[in-house]
Amino acid sequence: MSSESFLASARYGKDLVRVLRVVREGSWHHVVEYNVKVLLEGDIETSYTEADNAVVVTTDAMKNITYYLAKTSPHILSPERFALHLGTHMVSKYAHIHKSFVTIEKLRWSRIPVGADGQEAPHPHAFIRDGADKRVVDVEIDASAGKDKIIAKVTSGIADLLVLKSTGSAFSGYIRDEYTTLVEVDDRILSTSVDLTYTFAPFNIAAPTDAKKLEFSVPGQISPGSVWDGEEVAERARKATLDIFALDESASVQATLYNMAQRVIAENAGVQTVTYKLPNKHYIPVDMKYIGVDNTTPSQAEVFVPVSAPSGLISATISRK
Ligand SMILES: O=c1[nH]c(=O)c2[nH]c(=O)[nH]c2[nH]1
Repeated sequence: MSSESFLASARYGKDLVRVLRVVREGSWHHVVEYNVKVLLEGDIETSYTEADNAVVVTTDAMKNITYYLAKTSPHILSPERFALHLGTHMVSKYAHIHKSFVTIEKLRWSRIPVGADGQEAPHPHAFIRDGADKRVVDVEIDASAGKDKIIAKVTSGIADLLVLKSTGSAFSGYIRDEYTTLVEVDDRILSTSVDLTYTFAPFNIAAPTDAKKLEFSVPGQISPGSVWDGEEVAERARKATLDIFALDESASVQATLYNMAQRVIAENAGVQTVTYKLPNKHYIPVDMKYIGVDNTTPSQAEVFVPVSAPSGLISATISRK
């Protein structure tokens, strides 16, 4: 064996645990569909360096725990609180596990509006996938200072929110040099697939007091109705993103991104930082000059080629002062 190398870090677990949970309130049902990832860190080095499986909580068990808590946790309908429950359960159940990392993607299932036009009401148990965007929650549970001194970090956000506007976007005034071929425009198509994450301040959290009873105290910061309420923050952040995208007279993706992030910070007291990653998905007007047709003057551009690659990629993190 080489003495030139050492195990610098190790983390393992289960990815893509897919689960749909139904919660019945009489005939009024709630459904959530999650893709769950659970990763663990702790005194697990020897499983790598000495082939010692005695320290290994199987990834199969992690999957089973995910399903068990999906059945028993009172927090299942909130991805933030369910991730906190799962993560704290892992570090309190296993003495040698000091950190857990839970990522949950929540897929959209909205109630189908039924009834006569203008008098639709949400159906009690029929749902529609009304968007490909996902709510994404990342929870980091750190019990390395002790099982009674657990610190939680929560990051939430949105992925794959695809939007396009056919005007209200310009791009000019940029560096012009020997490499610049881009033509300045006062009107263009703007399209992006929004990747948004926002962080909450770290907080202390109590582990489930008895793993069998699955008791778990929801910290005030993320409980329903508080300024930290994950569901409400997510809805406001999605609305702010869509509003600003539609309404902003965009001077660039950078400037529009900044406007979006400022609004998310302003509307959500619990949010500390906001990060957007915005691909600039290009649509190029087809040049029809060869046949005597103007399709390239911005006001005349009507036929565009969607360009799948390359795209721009504009990102930034905006922090609360
Ligand atoms: O909004 C934009 N920002 C850029 O940095 C950029 N660069 C580019 O070629 N087009 C655009 N558009």
